[in-house]
Amino acid sequence: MSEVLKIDNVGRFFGDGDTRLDILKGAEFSMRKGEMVGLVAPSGTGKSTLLHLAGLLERPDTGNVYVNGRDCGALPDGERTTIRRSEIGFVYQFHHLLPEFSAAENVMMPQMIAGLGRHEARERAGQLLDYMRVGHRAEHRPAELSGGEQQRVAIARAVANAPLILLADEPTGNLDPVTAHYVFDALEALVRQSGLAAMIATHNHELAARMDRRVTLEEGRIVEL
Ligand SMILES: Nc1ncnc2c1ncn2[C@@H]1O[C@H](COP(=O)(O)OP(=O)(O)OP(=O)(O)O)[C@@H](O)[C@H]1O
Repeated sequence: MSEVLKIDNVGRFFGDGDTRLDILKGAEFSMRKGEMVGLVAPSGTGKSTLLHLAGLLERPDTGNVYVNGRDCGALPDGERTTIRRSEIGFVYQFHHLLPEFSAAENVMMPQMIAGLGRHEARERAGQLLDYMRVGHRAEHRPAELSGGEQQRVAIARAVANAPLILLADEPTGNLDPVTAHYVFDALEALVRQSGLAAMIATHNHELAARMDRRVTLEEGRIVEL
């Protein structure tokens, strides 16, 4: 299995002087294709910060982030954006779907931005929505969907461009326990079937137990549980 994400001696701090907060200090982590890793750590320890660094949304203050073997630290913003769009999918606690577009259009959008034609994008959107068992809602707008359905559409959108890495920040945090399990089942099946590598921040220990590995954050370091 090949390494798709590597966090190498990464440091990230906010503020300076007396108010400086060292959120990550010499953090080390790597993830291989097909791996599902649970990120379980108390609030405020840096889970979102780590996901933003891994997803090339922020740059570390020290150290390097490698995506599929490529050192992304030295790259200009434009190249980082290209890698992010093609190799990385994000799912957030709140779905962030575009309200004025249908579920299908939300899943088509990233594909069309990547250059795919409307017809192909619609076909893949249909397949992904079917796979997430929300195909019957393809023409509905987000506001017409339940929370669990919205989150399944958001997951379909995150993987629309067949990324290597899926980063999820509390993807089921906003759902009741039964719906959370249902959404997680679909997410897990998708990860297993596609060979994606997924890092999923969650406070739900039961869901974390179903992943291949669990890590936490301790004093700015990433520690295996
Ligand atoms: N841009 C910023 N400027 C200053 N401080 C920040 C910034 N971003 C994050 N922090 C601080 O860094 C710490 C880690 O934040 P982060 O959002 O990564 O935590 P988290 O583990 O995801 O928390 P939660 O589970 O509550 O979402 C917090 O103390 C936060 O206030």
